[in-house]
Amino acid sequence: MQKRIHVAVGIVINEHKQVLLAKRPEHLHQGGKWEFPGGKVEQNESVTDALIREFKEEVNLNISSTTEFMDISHDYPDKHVRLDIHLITDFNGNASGMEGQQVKWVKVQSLNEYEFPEANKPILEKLIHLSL
Ligand SMILES: Nc1nc2c([nH]c(=O)n2[C@H]2C[C@H](O)[C@@H](COP(=O)(O)OP(=O)(O)OP(=O)(O)O)O2)c(=O)[nH]1
Ligand SMILES: [Mg+2]
Repeated sequence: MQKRIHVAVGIVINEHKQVLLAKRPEHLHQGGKWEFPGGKVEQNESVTDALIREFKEEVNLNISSTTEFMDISHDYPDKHVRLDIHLITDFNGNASGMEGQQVKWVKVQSLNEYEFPEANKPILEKLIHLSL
């Protein structure tokens, strides 16, 4: 049995009710798809700590607090993940792809125009029904 990878996923929402997406580099697992920024939670790190670290590293945003939104376990053929999804409404800085990846602010109601990893389906449904 494969070990489940604990991933912190951040949905940051700006004052225009847009959320930040980043494009996963082609060579990575689920490459070429759009994602919410985030990454693996390290040992002795909280999900919030992981998001603070990953948001700075990946998209150059400073965040300080998060709130729980959803918890999804999903088995890809090649990887088992647990997505610990948090919302972020307090942030500063201008989002930019620090690893050369495309980043984009997208209206919640337009999220269905983007291709996400399979595990993200319930996230999109919940966001769309919140009608932010
Ligand atoms: N960040 C993020 N990961 C997602 C989403 N949906 C989804 O299935 N995943 C999966 C893809 C990957 O298997 C895993 C995230 O791992 P990752 O490789 O990006 O982790 P990381 O940023 O810590 O990267 P690294 O240190 O391994 O380079 O979670 C999502 O919306 N955002
Ligand atoms: Mg990542």
